Amino acid sequence: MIKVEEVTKRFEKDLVLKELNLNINKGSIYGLLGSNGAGKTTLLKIISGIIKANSGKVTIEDKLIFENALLKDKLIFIPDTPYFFSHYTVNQLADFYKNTYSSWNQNRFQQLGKIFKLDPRKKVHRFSKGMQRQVAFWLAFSTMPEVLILDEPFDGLDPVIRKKVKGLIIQDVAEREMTVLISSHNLREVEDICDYIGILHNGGFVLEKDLDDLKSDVHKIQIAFNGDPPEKLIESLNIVHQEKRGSVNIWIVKGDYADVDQEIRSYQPILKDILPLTLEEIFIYEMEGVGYAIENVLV
Ligand SMILES: Nc1ncnc2c1ncn2[C@@H]1O[C@H](COP(=O)(O)OP(=O)(O)OP(=O)(O)O)[C@@H](O)[C@H]1O
Repeated sequence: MIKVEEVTKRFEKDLVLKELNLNINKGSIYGLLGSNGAGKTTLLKIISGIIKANSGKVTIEDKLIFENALLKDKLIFIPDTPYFFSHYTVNQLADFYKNTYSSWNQNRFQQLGKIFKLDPRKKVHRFSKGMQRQVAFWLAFSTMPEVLILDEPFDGLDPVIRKKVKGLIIQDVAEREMTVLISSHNLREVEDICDYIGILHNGGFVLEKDLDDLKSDVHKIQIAFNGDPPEKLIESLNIVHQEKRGSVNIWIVKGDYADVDQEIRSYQPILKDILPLTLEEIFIYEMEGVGYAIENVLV
């Protein structure tokens, strides 16, 4: 559905994206993670056709996005600071969107009014930051987009509204196969709704994987032996991070759960716990692996 091929972007001398490739399937929710300055917003703007790559191409359903009004009619990008004609009321903005997006759905706009519970006669600049973000979602969902691109979407939303917005995203993905790309530092929210994850660092992907595969391929192991852990066991496992707390060793191990479990059992530890990792933990050790040190954050 969305295809990024060999995209390179420079700002003057700074190389921000380096021959980047990315595929996002129709009807999926893709979570774009990465360190500050990794190039996430730049990538979202290129995919939305707002800025142009220096080289490479971005297509949506095999059509180039840049300066393609027909494609942009089906795509909504909500930036980290939503942009409005702030002296417009929500109703006036709705009229503007109605005239701009061919798939505008007035009935949905009215239905969503019951969910967001904001006065549509009020000027946008009179709303709080979080309420303005709600307006952005209200208008975006009313255009029935085929592609929804979100930069830090949950910033400033209270937990109740977050849950509602996530529910609306999931509903549109399930019912209309909307495709969603989300850039966020809020890993718990991303973990909740995304089915695919990409971690961007210094303009390139450190990791890109189906979230379920990612989680089933990496484990946090708490393990203790009478004395030091056997060297042979350490050598046989793919340990990507290790630390010691008292007599308990904490290892982050990559590999198939059953294989790892069997290998460990054969050395008869006095304590063994194999736990799945949260996305936050996966993110931290992957970033550590590329030299982005965050120490002692695994709890
Ligand atoms: N218009 C611009 N002109 C010059 N440099 C820019 C411009 N926009 C972004 N950059 C630079 O490109 C790099 C990537 O910025 P970008 O905003 O894409 O990162 P990000 O991953 O979204 O970061 P964050 O997580 O902090 O929001 C940064 O070094 C930034 O300074």
